[in-house]
Amino acid sequence: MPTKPDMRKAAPTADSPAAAPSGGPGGTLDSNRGETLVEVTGLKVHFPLRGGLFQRGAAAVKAVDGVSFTLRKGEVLGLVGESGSGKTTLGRTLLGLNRATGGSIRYRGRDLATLKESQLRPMRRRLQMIFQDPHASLNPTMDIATAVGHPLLVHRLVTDREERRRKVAETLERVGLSPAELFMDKYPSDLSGGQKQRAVMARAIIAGPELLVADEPISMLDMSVRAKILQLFLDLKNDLDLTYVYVTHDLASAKFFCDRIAIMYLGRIVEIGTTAEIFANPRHPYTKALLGAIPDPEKAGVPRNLPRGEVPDAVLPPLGCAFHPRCPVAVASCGWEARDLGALLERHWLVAGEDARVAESAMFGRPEELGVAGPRQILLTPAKQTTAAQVVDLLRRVREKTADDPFWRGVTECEVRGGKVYIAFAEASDPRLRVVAATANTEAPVSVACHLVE
Ligand SMILES: Nc1ncnc2c1ncn2[C@@H]1O[C@H](COP(=O)(O)OP(=O)(O)OP(=O)(O)O)[C@@H](O)[C@H]1O
Repeated sequence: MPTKPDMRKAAPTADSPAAAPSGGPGGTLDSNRGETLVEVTGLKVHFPLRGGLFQRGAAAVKAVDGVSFTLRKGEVLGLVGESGSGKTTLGRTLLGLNRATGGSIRYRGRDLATLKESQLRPMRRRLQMIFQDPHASLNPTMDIATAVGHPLLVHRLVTDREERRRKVAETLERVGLSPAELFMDKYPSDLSGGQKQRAVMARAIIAGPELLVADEPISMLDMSVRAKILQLFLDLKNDLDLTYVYVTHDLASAKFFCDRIAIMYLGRIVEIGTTAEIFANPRHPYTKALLGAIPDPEKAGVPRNLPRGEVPDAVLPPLGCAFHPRCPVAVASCGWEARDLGALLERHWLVAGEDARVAESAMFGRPEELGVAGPRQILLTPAKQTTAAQVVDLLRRVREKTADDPFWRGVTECEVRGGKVYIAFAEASDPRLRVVAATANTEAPVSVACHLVE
């Protein structure tokens, strides 16, 4: 986000008498206090893995894994997180574009998670999605008037071509493609990226939606038009009484656009609260890491505070808190397990060098034992020419060199037992999202899933 969007509020119009006073940047959080549009409870979306090179039985990608939140009418809720955190899948599932594996999505008294496609179809007019790539969203062989007017035909909202063209023209004007006559007969390839996204927005609003999920809607646009498109979204929200879910990995744009932000990690919400609270007082270590990684144009070249490592595999998420392997402040109960020891040794060998890696890794008779997930006690097999005491001694030396690594907080025992290396880990628990008591905004309290936040 190069510039802060102009946050002028659109004037109230005949069809939106309640254009609202300021709440967050979206401007409506306070004005719609208590009015719930969507209630999501325990939502899961798992994609089964079938066959392939590595047979994994009944394994599944846990793209969304037990998510609960309330979406208030008129608000902009941001879903923020790194790639693979489940933002897109959650956004799509809210609109019935992905099927839920479990949980519920209450919208206007119905559970979208259980409706059949035929029951969802008439509701789609009210539930729209804006995708990242406006070019791919528009059929290159369809002129703009036909593309934008298509939902009117699908939902039988007009009786003749003239009425359709008139509505399309009105809508194009509304999204800033003005004069509309200049754009009606053009094709997507005639339009700039920003104009294409305006046309996509026109198609999304023409049938009178209530909820829009916008998935990275500005990330493929030129920097110069991003703020203008977000401002258009806000103006339309106020004019048409819309509610948005904004999917992004870009906290800077979320800061300007969203009333509330949900920080997602590996299929779960780890923190949710008003945009002001999330930025002023981030509580979850992952939120802090993401905020620390926002590029500062004034400090080019200064290394960003990114969490170490990558987002783990959503097929077999880490035990306990899924963020613990990357967390700089993790504690004993965060879920340490054998594969964390494997990762620690890899980090140690990166520093110690190739000779140390070759010599020390050869001391483990079954390296696969360092990749195991789950058990609280493990037995490691020493290699043939190595004794268990030598491996324990190696681990003691590694521990001295990596004493600050949170991993060691989770190791309660490391000793020789029956010719093997016995390691016990602290009891693990999975931190659940819970309300943090002391926040200024009692209407939209902050909730955090972290053992360190009581
Ligand atoms: N149709 C699918 N089949 C199998 N796995 C999927 C499918 N869609 C998404 N996934 C997986 O689900 C997880 C979450 O993906 P998702 O796209 O929702 O994350 P995201 O946070 O939106 O990431 P990005 O920012 O890269 O879009 C990923 O591991 C992804 O590979």
